This record gives sequence, C-alpha cells and structure tokens, in this order.
Amino acid sequence: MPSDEEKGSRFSLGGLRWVLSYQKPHRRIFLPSLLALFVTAGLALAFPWFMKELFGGTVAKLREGVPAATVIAEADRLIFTLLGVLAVQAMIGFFRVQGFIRSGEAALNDLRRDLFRHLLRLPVPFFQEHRSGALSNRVSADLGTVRETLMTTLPQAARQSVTLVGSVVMIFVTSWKLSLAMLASIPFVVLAVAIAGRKVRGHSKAAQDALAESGTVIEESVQAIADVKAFTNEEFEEQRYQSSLDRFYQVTLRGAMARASFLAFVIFVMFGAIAGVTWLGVRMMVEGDLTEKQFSGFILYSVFVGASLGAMPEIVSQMQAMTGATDRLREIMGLKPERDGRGEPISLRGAVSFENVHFRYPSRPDQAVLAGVNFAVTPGQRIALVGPSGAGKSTVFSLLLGYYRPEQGRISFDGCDASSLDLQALREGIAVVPQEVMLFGGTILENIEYGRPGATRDEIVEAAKLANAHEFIETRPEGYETVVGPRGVKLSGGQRQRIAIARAILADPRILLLDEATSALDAESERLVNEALDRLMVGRTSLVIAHRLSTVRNADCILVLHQGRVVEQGTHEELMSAGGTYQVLVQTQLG
Ligand SMILES: Nc1ncnc2c1ncn2[C@@H]1O[C@H](COP(=O)(O)OP(=O)(O)OP(=O)(O)O)[C@@H](O)[C@H]1O
Repeated sequence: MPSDEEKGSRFSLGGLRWVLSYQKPHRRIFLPSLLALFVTAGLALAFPWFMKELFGGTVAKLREGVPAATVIAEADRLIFTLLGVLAVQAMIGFFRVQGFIRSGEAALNDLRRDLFRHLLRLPVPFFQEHRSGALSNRVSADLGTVRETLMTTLPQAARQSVTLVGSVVMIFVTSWKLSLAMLASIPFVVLAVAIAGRKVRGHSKAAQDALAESGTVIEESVQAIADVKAFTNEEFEEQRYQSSLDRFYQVTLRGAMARASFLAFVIFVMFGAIAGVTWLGVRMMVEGDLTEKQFSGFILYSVFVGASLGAMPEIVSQMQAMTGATDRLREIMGLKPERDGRGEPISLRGAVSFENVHFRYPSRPDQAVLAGVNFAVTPGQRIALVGPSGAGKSTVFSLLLGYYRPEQGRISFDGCDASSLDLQALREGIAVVPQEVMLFGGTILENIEYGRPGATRDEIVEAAKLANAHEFIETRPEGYETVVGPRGVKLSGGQRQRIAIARAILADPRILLLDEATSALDAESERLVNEALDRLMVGRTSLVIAHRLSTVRNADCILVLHQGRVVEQGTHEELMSAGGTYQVLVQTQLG
C-alpha cells in the first residue's frame, strides 16, 4: 500500500472516477441532486443582485428625485421577489441535501460491502503481512476520507465553482476596470497563501509526528508498568517523556514562526488589496465612471469571489487526501482473491496424503518449516500429530486447509492433487476445533449455527447434546439465547471447546482437524470434552495435534514431527518400544 506520506501530495481523477462509479446504481437520485446543486448555487448569486438593487438602487433613485413612495413600493417588490427566490432555493436545497445523503450513503455502503467481501476472499498470507489492527484502522480511515469527500467536498467544490465563475462574470459586467484591478492582485495573494500554507502544513505534520512519538513513550510505560515499577524506573521514564515533549515544543515553535508570518502577511496583503480596490472604486465613483449601485454590487460579488477562493485550498487538500485513500482501497480491491472458482468440485471421502511436502512461510523464506513430510491417512483413521514446539504441526493444518500451497511435493485428498480442487468445497469437507476457541458476539445458538449457517434449531440443539454442551447451556437463564463473545457472558475453556465441538458436529465434515488445548481442564470437564470428541470423531478422518497421553493412546497412528520432518510413526506401543523421540516426548511433554 502507498505510505501515509504519499497521501495528500497529489490528486488524480482515477480515484474520483472509481468513487463516482458507485453512484451509478443510484443515479436516479444522484443526478437530479447534482442538477439541484447547480441550480441552488446559481440562485445564490441572485442574493447579491437583489441586495445591490435594494441599497445602491434606492439611494440612486432618491438622488434622481423619484418620489419616496415609489422608491418604497419598488423596494417592497424587490423584497417579495427575493423572498420568493429564497423560498425556491430553500426548497430545492432541502431535496438536494436529502438526495445527496441518500445516494451518497447508499453508494458508500455498496463500496464498504464490496471491500469487505473482497477482503474476506484474500489469501491468508495477505493478513499475515498486514497487522490486523493496522489494516482495519487504515481501511476505516480511508473509507472515512472517501465519505467526507463524497458527502461534503464534492458538493462544496461544485457549488464554489459555480459561485466563483458566476461572481467573476458579475463583477466584470459591473465594472471591468475595477475587476481587472482586483484580479491583478489575486495571483500574488494566492501564490503567497499557497507557499505559506505548504510551510505551515509541513510544520504541523512534523509537530504531529513529534507528539505521536511522545505518545509512544506513555504507551510503552503503561504497557510495561510492572517492569517500570520493579526496576524503579519512574524517573527514567519521566525523563524520556520530558525530552520527547521538549522536541515537540521546539517543532511547534518553528511552526509558530511560519504560522505567525503567514497570518501577518495575509492581514497586510489581503486586506491591503481590498483597501486598494475600494480606493480605486471610490475614485471612479467620484469621477462618474461608476454608480453607487454598481459599486455596492461589485463589493457584494467580490465577497463571494473571496469566499469561494478561500474555500479552494481546503477542497484541493481534501481531494488529495481522497486520492491517497482511494489508491490504497483500489490496491486492496485489485489484489487477487485466493479462490478463482476454477477448481474441480469434490465430495471428500476422507483420505489424505502428504508426499514429500516442503514449505516455507512467505514472510520467512530462509526457514524451511516443512522439509519433506510424508504420510498417508485412510478414511476414518485417527491420527495424532506430536512433536516439540515449532516442529510444524500447525503448519500441516494450514496446508490442509489450503491457506498456503506447498513449495514442493504434493498434498492430496482421495488421490486428487489439492491444488486442482475447489477450495470452498474442500474447506466445506473439513472442520477445525482450534485450541483457543473464538466466539463471535451473539447468542450461543448463533455461535453453534456458525458450523452450518441455516441449520434448524432442532439440529443445533441435537448437536449441542452430542457435544455435551446442552446441559450447561440449559442452566443459563436465557438458555440458547445467552449472549456470549466479546461483550457477552464469559464461558469457561471447556465450555467453549464444547461449543466448538457442537459447531463441528453441525458442519458434519469428512475430515476433522483438532488442536487439543494445552491448558489443563478439570477432570469432569475433560471427561465431558473427551466424550464429545469421541462422538465427533466416529466415522471421520481425524488429525489431532495431541497434548494428552489419552489422545495418543487412542490414535490409530501417531506421527512424530521434528524439525519439519516425520521422524517416527506408528502406534503408541510400537513407538514406545522403539525408544526414540516419541518416548522422550511422552516423558517430558504429554501429560
Ligand atoms: N505465519 C508464519 N510466518 C512465519 N513463520 C511462521 C508462521 N507460523 C509459524 N511459523 C514458524 O514455523 C515453524 C513451525 O510452526 P508451527 O506453528 O507449525 O509449529 P507447531 O509444531 O504447531 O508448534 P506449537 O506446538 O508451538 O504450536 C515455527 O518455527 C514458527 O516460528
């Protein structure tokens, strides 16, 4: 992804076109709203015209000797017409704002949905490369920028452009001489504002970075507060914070210099230019080149020109920010999803084999995690994987699930090469009971249903019964409707495992991947979990990363992994009598 620094440095039309393409399905609301925007922006230009007629026009008429009653009647007529124009403008404005919000938010929801749908389908290595917190924060921030642009900046840009062009035309119509004088001063002001603005922005970014750095000191100290206290390093941390605050202060002082000069300059040059133009206008009036009405019209339209020019830097910088945001989002959308739908459909029977499988993680190409793994499992067999930490047991599971492809060798299901199979069908035939069960925010019922979305309540309850979960669920006052997960009721480790088992029972897979929990359960809980697992494993091929002696004893075959290779395989008795790595493992690790 492009870095943050690149954000805000340029503007391209590609991103805008991409965002606007999401407006297409909503064009029946969007286009009329856009039209309404131009109409209201145009109508807004009528306001200074009426004001000029009211002020300048009345004064001039009185001077020309028109009777007061006629002038007042004329003023009444003008006011009522103006009120009419304002009412029309307000009404169109009402529908425009509503229309923009309706079409804009609907388009944004489509974009959010597409992005999430695409993210879900990206290959696992993508998520390993990007820290999940950073990725979701980045995507949310970018979507926020796109929203801000679509809902505020774009309408603003359209409106200000109409105002600017319209007002410039009006001041030229009023007095081209005075307009030329005014416009001649604009390039200087704009150039100066642009240069000074860039300097100020540069300083404020440096200040933000310096402040963020001091924030890191707080974060680190708070996170490791126990260590800070144990080493009595409070003063050291205080010093560290103080010096980062000092750095921040120095940076802000430099920024203050730029900001103060900028402001002083703006006050002098901008208001000086206004004063100069007014002086010229007054002279022209005295010399009879300009009427009061024209002069007041000129001033009012000049205010509009100034206001829309003043809004431009903000619009431009927001457009640049949007370019950065859309570039990153489009880059994600451009990444290839893991499944391209070309694989052969399959209905698994449960045979699995690894033939000389070699594998390295893309993020650590120097480490051979699997270095020629061979094994074969027949349908319905129970296989236990054992081995020291880091031997590659979880990696075997990741490869079976198709998260990664082997670098060399072949993984097959029922004799078919895994790389030619349809990933979705393959994963549908496999269920995982992980070591740490993640529950989603929602009810117990929904959490079990996750195994097979659309299952009936009866099927879910039946699965919970087989998983020995029904009883504890029923003891809760809200039963299956108990809310669990991040903000709900906490469940014990054993209970969470039984929920995961119920999920797997509901999924009814041919192949089961089970990562046995290392943390000890109490005897009763372990009995309930084991009983549930036994029921789950009947008639299915199961591969278990085993941490308990009872599991390996019951396995049809034990694979001992060591440094990415299967170094021993056989039953518990066979391997014990062989007296190799397995025997050592049993004595040291398997409890
Ligand atoms: N996503 C990853 N990126 C890079 N290296 C990884 C990744 N996951 C695991 N590894 C490395 O691969 C090796 C095997 O890891 P794996 O998790 O398969 O071992 P394990 O046998 O399951 O260990 P444990 O019993 O401790 O869970 C380890 O050295 C680990 O550091």
